Amino acid sequence: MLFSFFQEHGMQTSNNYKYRILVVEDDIANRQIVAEKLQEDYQLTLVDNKADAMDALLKQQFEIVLLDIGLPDGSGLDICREVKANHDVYGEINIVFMTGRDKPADEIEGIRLGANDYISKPINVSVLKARVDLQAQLIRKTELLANLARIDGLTEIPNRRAFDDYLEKSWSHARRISAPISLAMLDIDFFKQYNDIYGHPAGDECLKALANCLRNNIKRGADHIARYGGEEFAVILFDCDLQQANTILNELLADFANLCIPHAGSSVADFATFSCGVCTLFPEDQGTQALLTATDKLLYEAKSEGRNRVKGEYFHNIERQD
Ligand SMILES: Nc1nc2c(ncn2[C@@H]2O[C@H](COP(=O)(O)OP(=O)(O)OP(=O)(O)O)[C@@H](O)[C@H]2O)c(=O)[nH]1
Repeated sequence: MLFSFFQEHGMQTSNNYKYRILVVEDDIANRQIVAEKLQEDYQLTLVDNKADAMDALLKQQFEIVLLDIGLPDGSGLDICREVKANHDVYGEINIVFMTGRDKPADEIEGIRLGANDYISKPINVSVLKARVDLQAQLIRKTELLANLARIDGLTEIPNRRAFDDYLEKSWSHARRISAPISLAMLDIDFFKQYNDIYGHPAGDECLKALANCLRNNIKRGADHIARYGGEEFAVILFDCDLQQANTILNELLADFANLCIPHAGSSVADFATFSCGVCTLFPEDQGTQALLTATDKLLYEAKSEGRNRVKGEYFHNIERQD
């Protein structure tokens, strides 16, 4: 289940994914034997100097760099220093030095700069392959843990931590291309009474049912769903105006109602329902917090106006009312 979720969201947890390796080596014979040994299991980019290596690192994403130290136009140590000091630019990259400098002091310097491994020349390609495979395994495990930290354990949809990240990224993207985003907050109605009547495990099942509805209804790659906390869920609809958002969320409301989950403690229906606030805006200088506050206000209004409904508004209209 979780693996299919990761795949749906483009996360690289699959064992079939071939990691991208940048090989920086000026000796043509070494480059060739490394390429021959690794090309079946990895996506390789080969360069023979520092300038091309820096260019490739800026333009493409790599998971591993195999790095010679003595390059015609500079030192591999400088490349390592630059990459490790600027994760935001280059991403998380595992660096393996493969070099003729085999004195302990050289190795210590490489490791201190943040290198993940250090292989001395002459290269034994089988040892090199085993060590690169080990790096790949470590990266896979780290990715799996990072992905798990972003998933809600009960519903197996993204959690609040993932949501905060999605919202910032969606906001910046929408701002760049002048597109609207709609943020929705959903909250199950009279959920305290539901737990009191049917018990906490049944409450958990009800939360899972709503999460499934969200998974089935919100499928566009640029949209995001999350369990925001407790019985509250959030949806980010990217490049989506208020009318479209209202349509999508009312369909979701109907789909959840169609599950007919009995709710004797609700005074608005015989079955479980939710209330939803949705706010649409073209991101400018307002900031994501203002959008969250406005959406929360709409959710509160949906509750106070009778629950089991979607209450939507453009952000600028809410600002005017305040
Ligand atoms: N079963 C279960 N219940 C939870 C979970 N997280 C939060 N809750 C419950 O959700 C309920 C939320 O209750 P309230 O905030 O009073 O809201 P409500 O009863 O839904 O009332 P309205 O929102 O006004 O319709 C609380 O009783 C929490 O215990 C969970 O993971 N599982």
